Amino acid sequence: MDAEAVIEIRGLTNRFGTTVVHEDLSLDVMRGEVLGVVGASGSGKSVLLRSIVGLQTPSAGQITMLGTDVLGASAADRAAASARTGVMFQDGALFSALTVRENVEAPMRERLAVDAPTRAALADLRISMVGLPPEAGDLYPAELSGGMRKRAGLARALSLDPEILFLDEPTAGLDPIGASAFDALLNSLGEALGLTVFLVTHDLDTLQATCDRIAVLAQRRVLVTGTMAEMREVDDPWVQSYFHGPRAHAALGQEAV
Ligand SMILES: Nc1ncnc2c1ncn2[C@@H]1O[C@H](COP(=O)(O)OP(=O)(O)OP(=O)(O)O)[C@@H](O)[C@H]1O
Repeated sequence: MDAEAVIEIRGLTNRFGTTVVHEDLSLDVMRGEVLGVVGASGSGKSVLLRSIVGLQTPSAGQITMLGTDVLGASAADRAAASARTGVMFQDGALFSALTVRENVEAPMRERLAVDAPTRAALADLRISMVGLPPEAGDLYPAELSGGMRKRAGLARALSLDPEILFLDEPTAGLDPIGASAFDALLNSLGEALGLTVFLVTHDLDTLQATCDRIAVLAQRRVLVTGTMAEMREVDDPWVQSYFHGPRAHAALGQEAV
C-alpha cells in the first residue's frame, strides 16, 4: 500500500451549542486503504464524514483532502476536490423523481462536458459495475428493493470515477445475504478501481470482510486505529465490549467466550 495520506485531519473540533462532538481530533486516511470508522451511537461518525465532504463546517481544525485545504480553499478549489470523491449516504439519498440512470447522471451534468448519449452510456456502465441489471436504469427509486437502492446509491457515488469513496452505513437495513453481497462488491470494486474508502459502519461482518484498518471514535476524538486483530488488544471498555462481544466472535468465525 502507498504511504500517501489522501485525507489529513488535524485538531478538528465540532460543536453544536454546548454539545462538543469532536475536540482536537486527528486522523490520516491513506491512499488505497479501506478505513472503517466505528464508535458508539452519537460519537460523531456521520459528523466526521460530513465535515470531510464539506456538508458540515467544523468549529476549528484543518482538513486536507487530495492536497486541498478544504476549509480554507476557494469554492472552486473545494468543488474540484469534491469532484474527485463520491459519497453514498445511508438511505441512498436518491432523487425520487429521477430514474436510476438520471440519478447516476446527475453529478456528471455539473462536472463533465459530454453529450447526453455519452452521459447515459457512462451511467449505464456504473449501473452494471454495481451489479444492477441494465433495465434498472429506467426504474425509479421507489421501484427498487432496499439492496438495489444501495447499489444505485453506490453507482451514483461512482458517477465521476472518484479516487475516494465515502460510505455511511452501506449495509444498514440489508439482510445478511444482501449485506455480504455488498461487502463482496465493495472489495471487488475497491480493488479494480484502486479506491480509497472511508466507511462508517456498525457492521462487524463488513469491518472484517472489507477493512484494512479501523478507526474508533470515542471521547470526542479518534481513540485508536489499527487492524481488526489489533482492536482486540485495545484496553478500553467500549472497544473491548465491541470487539469481544458475541457478534465480533461470529464475524471472526470464533467461539464466543
Ligand atoms: N446538525 C446538527 N445539529 C445539532 N446536533 C447535531 C447535528 N448533527 C449531529 N448532531 C449531534 O452530534 C452528535 C453526533 O452525531 P452523529 O450523527 O455524527 O453520530 P454517529 O456516531 O454517526 O451516530 P449513529 O451511530 O447513531 O449514526 C449527536 O449528539 C448528534 O445529535
